Amino acid sequence: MEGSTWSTQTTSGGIMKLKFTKMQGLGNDFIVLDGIRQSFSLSVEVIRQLADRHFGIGCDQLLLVERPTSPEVDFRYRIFNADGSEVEQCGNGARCFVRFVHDQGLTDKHQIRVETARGIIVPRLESNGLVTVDMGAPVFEPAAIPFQAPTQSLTYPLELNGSSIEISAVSMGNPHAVQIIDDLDTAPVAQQGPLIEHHPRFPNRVNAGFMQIVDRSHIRLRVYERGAGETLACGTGACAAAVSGMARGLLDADVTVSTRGGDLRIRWQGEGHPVLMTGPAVVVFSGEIELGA
Ligand SMILES: N[C@H](CCC[C@H](N)C(=O)O)C(=O)O
Repeated sequence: MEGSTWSTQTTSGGIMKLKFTKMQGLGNDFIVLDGIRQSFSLSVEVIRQLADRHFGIGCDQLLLVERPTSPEVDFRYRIFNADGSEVEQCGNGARCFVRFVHDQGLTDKHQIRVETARGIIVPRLESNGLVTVDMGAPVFEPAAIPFQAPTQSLTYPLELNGSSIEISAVSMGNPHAVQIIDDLDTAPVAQQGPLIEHHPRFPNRVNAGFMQIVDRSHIRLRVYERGAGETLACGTGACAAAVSGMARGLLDADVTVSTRGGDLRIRWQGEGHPVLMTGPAVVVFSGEIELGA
């Protein structure tokens, strides 16, 4: 694992003990690990074992809390999908991150600056118990997503199994391909999701969003996530879907995104402005797990 190297904290029998907190944001669920006050070694295999819903704790993503690498930020935030892949951003996880570090006494701030693989985000605990995150500005430049396209466009044809679908491509730090669907309940998420995730025009793979526009301030969304499959909610996916609809003139600047796990509020003032995402962050339970070293 590049970046932090942790000494392995094992008992005499080579067993690694790991304290964790299980959290969820609209049913998108996480194992949160304090990498500041405990030291441990992680590998792709260990992450997959922890994420396994039968042999491990179970999660869509594993979130790591680390010391910041510069004085301008409060924490470093690393994210791993259930398949063990490290990724750039996780929106539902960002809300859980700030709840965790505050509840654990790692900070007494209600608003923190958090460094991720793709820039700084700013989560804030609201007085109403929800969390708002400044997710930074979306990126539509194909090369930065990355997405192979001759020029930048609001939409692109994407060849899929002999037919063609229309997508928007946008990065929230992580890559998203969003298509508009007439009826989300019959959307071919299971069939198309894996094909889009592994499409060769997305060299780093991609999260596949399926968006139904209810009206100019309300969409319904399902996301087949890169490295995790369909989740009950995807925070960066909600940001990506909303801003792609706003950029196309189909949505207003303040949108409710209804996911299978519940609602998010997404606000965006347009090009160059950050996306604001508001939603819940819930602790499910805490525990300790013993892993063979
Ligand atoms: N599967 C995503 C990471 C988690 C994003 C999602 N859980 C969120 O809330 O944004 C990816 O590979 O880019």
